[in-house]
Amino acid sequence: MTALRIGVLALQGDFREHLQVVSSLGETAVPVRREDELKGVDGLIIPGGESSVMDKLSRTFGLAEPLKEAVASGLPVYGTCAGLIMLADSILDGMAGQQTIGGLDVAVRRNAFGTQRDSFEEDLEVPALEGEPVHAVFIRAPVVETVGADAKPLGTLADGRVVAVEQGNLLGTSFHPEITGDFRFHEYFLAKARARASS
Ligand SMILES: NC(=O)CC[C@H](N)C(=O)O
Repeated sequence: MTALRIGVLALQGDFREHLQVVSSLGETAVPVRREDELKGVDGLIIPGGESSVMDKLSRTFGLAEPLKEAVASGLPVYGTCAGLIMLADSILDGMAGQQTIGGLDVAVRRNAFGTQRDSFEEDLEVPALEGEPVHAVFIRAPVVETVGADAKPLGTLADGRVVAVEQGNLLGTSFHPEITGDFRFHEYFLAKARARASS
C-alpha cells in the first residue's frame, strides 16, 4: 500500500506533533504554509493553537480561499481544538472580525471552559472508535454548542456537551489526541483519506 500524503497546516500552533503522529502511522507528512503545498495531499490536519492568529495568517498568506476550496472539493480534513474552530461554520466568542474556513455545520464556542478549567482531562465514550474510552486532553478548548442537521456528534463529555464531530470527510475534536499517544482519531481520519485516495 502506498503511503498517503497528509498535509498539516503549519502556520501556527502544534503542527510538529501532528507531523510526527502522521509519520509514526506510516504515512508521508508534509507541512503546508503555501497554496502550492496543498496540491496533491490526500488529507489535511489543522492543528491546535490560536484560531484567531491562524485565521489572520491564512488570509495574509493567501491560503484562506484555497483551504475553503479544498474543503468544498471533499478533501478529508481533521481539525483539533483551534483547528475545529477553523472548520466550524460559525463561532461564538470569536475575536472581532474572526473568520473561519467553515464546512462543519456547527457553532463552536471558543474558550468554553473558562479560566478555572482552562485545561482538564476526561475519558470520553466514543462509540465510533473500538476499545477503551478516549483519554481526552482539553487546553483552552472550544465546545460544540450547536450541531446542525448535516453534522453528527462523535463524542460527548459526561455532562452531555459535544466535543467531537464529523460531517462526511470532515472531522473535528475540541481536544488534542496528538499529545496523548492514543492515535485512534488520527487513524479514523486516515481511513477517510485512504478511502478517498483509492476511489
Ligand atoms: N489548544 C487550542 O487550540 C486552544 C484554542 C484557542 N483557545 C483558540 O481560540 O483558538
